[in-house]
Amino acid sequence: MQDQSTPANMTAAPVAGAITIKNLNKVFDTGSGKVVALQDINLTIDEDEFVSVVGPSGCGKTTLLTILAGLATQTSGTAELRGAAIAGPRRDVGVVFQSPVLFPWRSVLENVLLPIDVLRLNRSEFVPKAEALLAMAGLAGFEKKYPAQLSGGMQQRVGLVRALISEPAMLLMDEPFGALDALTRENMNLELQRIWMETRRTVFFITHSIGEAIFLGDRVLVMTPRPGQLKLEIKIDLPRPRNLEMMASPEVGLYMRQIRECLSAKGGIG
Ligand SMILES: Nc1ncnc2c1ncn2[C@@H]1O[C@H](COP(=O)(O)OP(=O)(O)OP(=O)(O)O)[C@@H](O)[C@H]1O
Repeated sequence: MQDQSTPANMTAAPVAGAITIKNLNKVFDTGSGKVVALQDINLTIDEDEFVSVVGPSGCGKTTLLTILAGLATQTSGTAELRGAAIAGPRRDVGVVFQSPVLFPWRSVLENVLLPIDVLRLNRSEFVPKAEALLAMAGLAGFEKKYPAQLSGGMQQRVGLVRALISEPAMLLMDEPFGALDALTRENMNLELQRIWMETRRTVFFITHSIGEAIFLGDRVLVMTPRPGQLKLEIKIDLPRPRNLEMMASPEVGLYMRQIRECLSAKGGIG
């Protein structure tokens, strides 16, 4: 992988909580032949680091996320979380997809408590925490509402709170704001940054928006078209909290250009 920022964390021994991926490959066997989705992925993500991932459509971003989520297995190589091989879905990994997939018949609070019910934990212990998280996400007073009574952005925030309820060490997000309009998306970026700064955890964030990747990430990874490889990483050296005005700065302009050039070298972003 080309490294334009020489971050020390690429060579340092993995710290507790880090994601460590070594020589990872994923090949799908389809009726019409083999599809190499991921090729020789090597990556270390530090504890509490926010890593954004961009790449052309079909380059294997979601495949990598599902492996990290324990929902799929790699063909070869290793993927570890806190030094342990990822062997299946884990309580300490929260996943947020593009659609929040809320149950329409459950209230906001009950949707947030869903993982607690699935894990058969004591619901009453988690109600205050759910309420506090909802308040932090700007949803105080909406606990008893139903998904249909919320805007798209609010529903996505409920999905985020639901992913946070079981206190995951790692949050995996697959284009979580892709279905939102531009203004709501900007607001969600600000919200997510605020929530992340308050709750600090490792985040693996897939997006098709270069600006969103830079705005949120400590680091942006750029993948090649399929077979997906990590082609470039850029450490985003902007102070936090970041604001939307910073997105017009020369530094951001440079990051944008580097990422665009990398993507356009082999077909554009999906
Ligand atoms: N279950 C599967 N069986 C066969 N091929 C698959 C399967 N899942 C994904 N693929 C293929 O693997 C490649 C990577 O897919 P993936 O969904 O990970 O890409 P992506 O980068 O997330 O794309 P997008 O940005 O469009 O969401 C694609 O060519 C896809 O067709």
